[in-house]
Amino acid sequence: MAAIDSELVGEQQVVDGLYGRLDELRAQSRRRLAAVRRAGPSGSPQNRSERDAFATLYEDRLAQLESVEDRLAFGRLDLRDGERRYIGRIGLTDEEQTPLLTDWRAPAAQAFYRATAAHPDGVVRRRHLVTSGRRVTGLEDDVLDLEALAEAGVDPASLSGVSGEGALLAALGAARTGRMGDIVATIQAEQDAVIRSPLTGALVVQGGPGTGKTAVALHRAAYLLYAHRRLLERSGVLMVGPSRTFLRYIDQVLPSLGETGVVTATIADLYPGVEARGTEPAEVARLKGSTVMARVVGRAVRQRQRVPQQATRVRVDGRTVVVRPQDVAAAIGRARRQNRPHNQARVTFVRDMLARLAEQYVQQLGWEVPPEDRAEIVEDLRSTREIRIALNLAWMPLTPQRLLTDLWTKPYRLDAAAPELSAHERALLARPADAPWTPADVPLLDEAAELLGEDDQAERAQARADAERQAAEVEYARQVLRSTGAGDMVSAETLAGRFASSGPSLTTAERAAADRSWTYGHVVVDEAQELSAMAWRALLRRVPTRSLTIVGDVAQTSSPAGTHDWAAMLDPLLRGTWRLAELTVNYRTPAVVAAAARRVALAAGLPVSPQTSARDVPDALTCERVTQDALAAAAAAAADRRVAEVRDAAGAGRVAVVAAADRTAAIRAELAAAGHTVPAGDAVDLQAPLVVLTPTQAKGLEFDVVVLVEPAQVLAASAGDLYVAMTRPTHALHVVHASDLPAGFDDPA
Ligand SMILES: Nc1ncnc2c1ncn2[C@@H]1O[C@H](COP(=O)(O)OP(=O)(O)OP(=O)(O)O)[C@@H](O)[C@H]1O
Repeated sequence: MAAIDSELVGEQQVVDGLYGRLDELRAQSRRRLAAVRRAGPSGSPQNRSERDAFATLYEDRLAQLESVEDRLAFGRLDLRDGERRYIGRIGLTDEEQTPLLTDWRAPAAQAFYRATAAHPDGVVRRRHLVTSGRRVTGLEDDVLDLEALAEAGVDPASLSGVSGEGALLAALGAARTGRMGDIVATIQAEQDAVIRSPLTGALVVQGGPGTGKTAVALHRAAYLLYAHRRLLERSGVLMVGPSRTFLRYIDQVLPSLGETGVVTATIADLYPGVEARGTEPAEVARLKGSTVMARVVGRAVRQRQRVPQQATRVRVDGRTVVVRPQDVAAAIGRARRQNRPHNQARVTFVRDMLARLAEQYVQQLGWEVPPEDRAEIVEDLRSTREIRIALNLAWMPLTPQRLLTDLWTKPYRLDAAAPELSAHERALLARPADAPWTPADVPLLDEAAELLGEDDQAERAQARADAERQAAEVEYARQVLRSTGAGDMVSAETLAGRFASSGPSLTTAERAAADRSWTYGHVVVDEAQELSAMAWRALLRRVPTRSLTIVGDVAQTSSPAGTHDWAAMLDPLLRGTWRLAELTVNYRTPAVVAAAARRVALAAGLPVSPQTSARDVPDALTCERVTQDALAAAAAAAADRRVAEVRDAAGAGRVAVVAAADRTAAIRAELAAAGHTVPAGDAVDLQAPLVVLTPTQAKGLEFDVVVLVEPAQVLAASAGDLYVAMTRPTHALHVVHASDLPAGFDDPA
């Protein structure tokens, strides 16, 4: 006992030292920031932008140092050669650059997650430090090499616990707060292998509910940013999630790992400037998500390049020029052979046609026309209204929005563009001109944007000028870094990026999010089973290197355009270049609930992944049968009781009622009558102790207790939805039902 106490005291001293160093670094950044700010707004524009850049740099560094307060250090490795290595959220060194704390992502920390007694990897003992605030409250040791430990003269009485299980179980059993937390102190070996998998290529991570796919995806993003900082800081990392609510749920994880530069988005947000807030029936979304739409959009574009049936005669300055079908056909042919997007190829088409018309005009003059006069004639023809109309009819400049609106609102256009769809399917796609865009429209807009392109001549000239200026600025930033010694904090390119913007300085993330054609260095997709084939096409355009982390569970698919089979979806897109990893341990759901969910999913024919549960909780599954009329009231009453049960003194503890969409209003009304404030609409407040959700809204989230209403009805809409709903709780699933429970619910044993 005494030995353990003295170990605790020893660790407390180390931890105090680490926090002391952290405080020093914070104070240093604050002083530098204050000094830069004191310099005031005077000076040349160059001086000003340099000051702004440094201010942003110190602000970022300070924010990073502030964000790692909680569990700064959480582990220690005792190595065979006698070295003791502390593992933490970030790396720290003292003033002489001697390492004090090793970043969890560094190669030197890997053994903390991977070493086992069978493969100790030079580790004699692994120690988990349990902390509360800055106080060390507990220790747990894994002895990996008993002999070496004895040789090193370690007193066995100083060993506490037998493995790291306590830290993991404490993390798993903690009340939920409505925000996802990091798992950096307890990453398990199979998860670590995924997190540190190489950057290149597409990695698909399949795993049942609660196996840590989201956690692993986020930690992998942080790891890749650490291991490939120079590359990824400039090109950016995109994280795609299923809903804005989900993105809010995870938005504190990366900052707590010291990373703020990741762009997060849903597929519906991918097209800058379009807010896809409309809804539509599942079968319409399914149709819009299928690959046939790529052909339809492609054809729709080509059909806006059209040879007129008749010639158009136009009078210009007393002469007549004729827009002849055969000339248009020839000009279209030449422009198409360039294989450029529609709006860019149109420039060629128009130039060609104007040259032909100018030739007709010159012929009628009957004298030699010098080249500069010919150019003037071309400009005259270009600005003649009838000619503009005739050329537009043959080759219309188009925006993606215009093209798609025409397809959805003009049946003759859709009929022509989509002969492979049935009349019923084409009717499904029709909508009024003022209907809002839906999430399934976004990949189609993106497809159209790709085929249409922009008339980008001015933009390209600007880009050339920008590139030259950027090169000069990077050189300047290098000089600045050399003279200030800040090179360990930032690369010259990043600093130059900050110097360059004269307005409010934009980070890579902000620039990337605003630019449709931005290509990212890496893309992480969560709940990837929900993406349609068209959504994948849009996403892959943003990552030409195909460096992707794709996580999901093909048994949890609820989108009708999503997939139940990775190979079927990804082979055509990634041509067999993707690799698969599986996660097999469920860290969320109590074993008895997980087993029931699994039986129901199997009975419904879902491709369920095998998994074991990390823990069980007594009385985790309750089923309550009531009459149809009493469903809403019974669900509300159960939720009311459960909220009181799970709420802890610190305000943690979350309950969700999950029910089909047509029931949520009645349940909310019952809860309101019982005095709960339950916001309606799509804006789910994850901070609230009690929320009412549809299964789709619950996707990816977790709660202490889930009250599931009428599972048979949820199943009838989608088996994947029921599987999702049943696997959200960390403590208990309380089922309220009037109809019979779906097959597999009751344990046959
Ligand atoms: N190694 C770990 N240590 C502590 N907690 C963990 C660990 N792995 C996973 N968890 C916890 O388990 C829960 C489930 O993780 P996560 O949400 O990432 O699972 P998932 O596979 O994405 O689930 P789903 O498919 O159901 O959305 C989270 O609370 C997460 O923090």
